Amino acid sequence: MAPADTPDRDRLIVALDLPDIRVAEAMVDRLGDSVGFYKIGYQLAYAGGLPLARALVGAGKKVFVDLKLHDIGNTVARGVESLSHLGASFLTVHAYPQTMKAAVEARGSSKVKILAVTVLTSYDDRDLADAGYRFGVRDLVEARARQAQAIGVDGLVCSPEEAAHLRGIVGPEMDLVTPGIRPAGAAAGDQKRIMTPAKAIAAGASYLVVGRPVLDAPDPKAAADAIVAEITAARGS
Ligand SMILES: O=c1ccn([C@@H]2O[C@H](COP(=O)(O)O)[C@@H](O)[C@H]2O)c(=O)[nH]1
Repeated sequence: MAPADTPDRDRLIVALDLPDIRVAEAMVDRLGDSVGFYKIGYQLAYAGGLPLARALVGAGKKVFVDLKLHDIGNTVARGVESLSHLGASFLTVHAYPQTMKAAVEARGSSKVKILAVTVLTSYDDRDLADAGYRFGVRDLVEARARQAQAIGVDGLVCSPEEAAHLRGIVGPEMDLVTPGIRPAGAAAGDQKRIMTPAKAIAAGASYLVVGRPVLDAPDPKAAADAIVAEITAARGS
């Protein structure tokens, strides 16, 4: 669970889905004190962006390494060991039992929290059927959340649409980290299970992950400030 004294600013995680470190650093400079938590995913990590994780941690920011690991257990474990030296707060794996067990064991005493990605927020029931699953989104998210909790995973990545239901299942301890956040009027893009920041927090999300609605805004700092203001209003703080 996010500590109760987590500043609202640190409940917004801005996805640095940008082409290289230079562009990402410029965005971090532009966002300044408005943002305290950043996510590094495929685009930046595969463009040599992982060292930026250390730099951001050194500068007092929190970092979420979103590499969604999924491989044989030994490879996942070795990957988690390597990534745990970055100083990140969160690291993702896909919510498959072998993968989650390997990651939790390999994390050891490092401070990085392992988050299990339940069902990608760009998927709906039809996408799951196309991929060969016999469960719809709600049932698969629930089954994976139960498995993740039993294995000792620290938190879940889910859509805010599932947050209230999952809170009732996993209780208050696990972090619920929700992408699929769209301020009112923002384009959904490829996201299928979306909610506004205020509704996501009211539903029980611990952290909101936002990429394009901030990165593509004419004024990214103002967009981030508006999301944090929604978080504050929804939390009544
Ligand atoms: O289920 C998931 C898991 C991860 N993501 C990541 O979050 C951001 C969302 O970006 P937007 O531009 O706000 O859509 C992105 O980095 C995804 O890789 C997700 O969307 N859904």
